Amino acid sequence: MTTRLSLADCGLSAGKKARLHRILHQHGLGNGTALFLPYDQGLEHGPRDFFADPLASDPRYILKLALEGGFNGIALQIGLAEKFYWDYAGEVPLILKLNGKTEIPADNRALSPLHASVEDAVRLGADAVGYTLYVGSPAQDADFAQYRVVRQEAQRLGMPLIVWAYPRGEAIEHKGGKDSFYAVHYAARTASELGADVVKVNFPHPEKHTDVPEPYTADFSSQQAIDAVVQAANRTMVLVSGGSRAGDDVMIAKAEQSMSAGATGLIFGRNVWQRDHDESLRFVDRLREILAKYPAS
Ligand SMILES: O=C(CO)COP(=O)(O)O
Repeated sequence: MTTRLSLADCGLSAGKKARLHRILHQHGLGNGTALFLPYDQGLEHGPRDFFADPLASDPRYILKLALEGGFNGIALQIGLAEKFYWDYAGEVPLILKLNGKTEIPADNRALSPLHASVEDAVRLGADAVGYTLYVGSPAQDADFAQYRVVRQEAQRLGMPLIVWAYPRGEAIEHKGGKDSFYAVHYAARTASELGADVVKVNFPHPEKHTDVPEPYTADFSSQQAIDAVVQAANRTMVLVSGGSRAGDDVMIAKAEQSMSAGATGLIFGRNVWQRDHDESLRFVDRLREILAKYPAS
């Protein structure tokens, strides 16, 4: 088992450290791990994600769920944060997503435009900001340039920066796809190279290795792949994303392997709220049991 990064390991400014301390040690289990509830799917995929449980289309329901489930934070886009966060301000930490896009255009030039600022995050009382970086997209140059401004502003204002590091684009499709070990490993390293404080990755799939560069063609287990992804992020904390709804046993195994690899936490959305309220909380309890086994110092 790998040791988890503690805040002292991450080279953070005082402001960033104070805010991450609030998230990791004053909310959730308070043991330095994190369970986040992401709620930007209404923009990224559209309202189709709420057919499974129509209650989940109401941001008030999701904020209440975040509080009841003892989450370390909730990720919201600016519109919902402005209108709904007020009732929960201070009770559930806010991660303000600064960019985002709909799924409607073909994503062969994926770039997620900015529509909120780090100053908006400060005004709303957020404890972190989120930025989606499309690693490998043909629009990567413009993305990196846009990201640089966010990183500098986050640095200036002492705001932790969480990078949603998503491999995208045709070149990635020809290298095992967006959740191949090659792509996820590279994305984690890219976020770390570009100064993310925390990186959110998809769980890597080593079995997807068609056309990937040489070392990735070998047989790796999923545990070896997630171990390598966490190591690639070095002093950047890692969060592992949930993805579309899957069976509970698959999700629990993913959570266990991620935490055992040294990830700081989990950011699971649809697998939490695409089901009935009590069932959601029961599933969250199982995730919390896993996090409890892997405290950070
Ligand atoms: O972080 C996420 C979306 O922003 C992950 O959400 P899902 O768990 O629904 O894939």
